[in-house]
Amino acid sequence: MSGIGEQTTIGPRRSAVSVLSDMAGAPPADLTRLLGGGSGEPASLASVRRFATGPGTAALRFPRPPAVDLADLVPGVSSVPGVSSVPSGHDDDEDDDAEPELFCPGPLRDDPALGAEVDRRLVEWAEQVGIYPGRLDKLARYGFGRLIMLAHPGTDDPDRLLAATKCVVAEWATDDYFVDEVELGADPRVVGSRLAKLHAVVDPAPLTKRYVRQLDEFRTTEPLATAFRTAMEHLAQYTTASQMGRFQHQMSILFVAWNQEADWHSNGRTPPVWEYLVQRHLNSYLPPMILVDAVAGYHLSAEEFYHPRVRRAFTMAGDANVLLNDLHSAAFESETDFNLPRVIAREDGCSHEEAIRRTVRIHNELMHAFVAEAAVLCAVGSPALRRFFADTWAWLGGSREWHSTTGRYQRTDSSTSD
Ligand SMILES: CC(C)=CCC/C(C)=C(\C)COP(=O)(O)OP(=O)(O)O
Repeated sequence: MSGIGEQTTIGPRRSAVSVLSDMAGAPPADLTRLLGGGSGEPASLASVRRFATGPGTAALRFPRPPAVDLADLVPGVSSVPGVSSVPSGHDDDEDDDAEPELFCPGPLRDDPALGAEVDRRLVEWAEQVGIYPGRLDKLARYGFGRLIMLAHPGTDDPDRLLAATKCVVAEWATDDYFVDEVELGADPRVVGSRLAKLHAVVDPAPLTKRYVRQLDEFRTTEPLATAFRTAMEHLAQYTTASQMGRFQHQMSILFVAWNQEADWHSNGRTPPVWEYLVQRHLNSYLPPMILVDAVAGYHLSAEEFYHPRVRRAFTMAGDANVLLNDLHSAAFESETDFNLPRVIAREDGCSHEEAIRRTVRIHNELMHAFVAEAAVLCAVGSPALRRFFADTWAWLGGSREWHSTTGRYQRTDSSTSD
């Protein structure tokens, strides 16, 4: 196992597929093992020092244990002496000759039968609400229930997993039918108005008497609206008000990102890399990841969840993991779709293979920064916060496994991901 920040140079350059499937250098799936100290002091303090070196965390220095309370951490600026709260700004071109390994764990739990049961119930629900019409076989092959089983090892209750799966599938279906897939009806010219109406379902709009009937009709006749409404009703059985509120907030952010993407399509514009990264930050894996505590059956307080340092760390994990999605799906997306390797190749004028390497490095920088920040925050936060970061890490590992096995990103004889 390579430690955080290590980059291994191995033989001839590998394809994206082999970089993604090579688990030899993967860190442990259990965050507490990764952060574990062993020198007699609290593990998290030892790990804070351990993770104070290496690419992505080079600016971290801990002259003494960070005897601080989470409440004392200044938003955006580290109050731990010598700790930068900003990623190191590692230059992509620095190690052009090094072959980067993907710094991401594997799954903490894989229970295929449980995943299959969630998928069975999911397809039943999808048929009832009317999403993926005529494509339920494909929906089953995508294995979104398996994704959620892999990503939430904290529970083996199929109903809890199903609630989260319905939400992620409502998101994916919106992405497919409203944003990405022209042959499924996506049209950038109407993305804004379609999403705005959907948003009025995700965060219910209380219209006045004269107009409420029309919104109600949309809520019950538009399959994506029905999907979100019923998914969130199910989710509400397992969330506190603040957990549901943060989910709705994250959905609003996702809707902003989808509008930005439609703007690029409408205007025939490929964004510069930094703008693409801003979009992928808004269009990250946070909507499903934000449920890790709710699905596992505990509650991270709003005070800790919304602390800017916690939000920043959690966000880096969600941003990194969606770049993993780009690495897997790039080969299955239409020529007009956007993904980080494609945007990098265009801006830097490099080969696709080099763009893959640069994408892996950006992914790794975010992951290293996440681990370094999680180590600090675990040392000063509550047990629930430590659990939340461990569950976030487990989510990343489950997601890695799903991406490399789902039918959505596997080429069969005659098909792509459609
Ligand atoms: C569907 C979902 C989990 C919403 C948040 C982020 C998101 C839209 C994705 C991860 C899907 O991204 P993308 O459109 O690149 O996915 P595909 O490659 O089309 O599966």
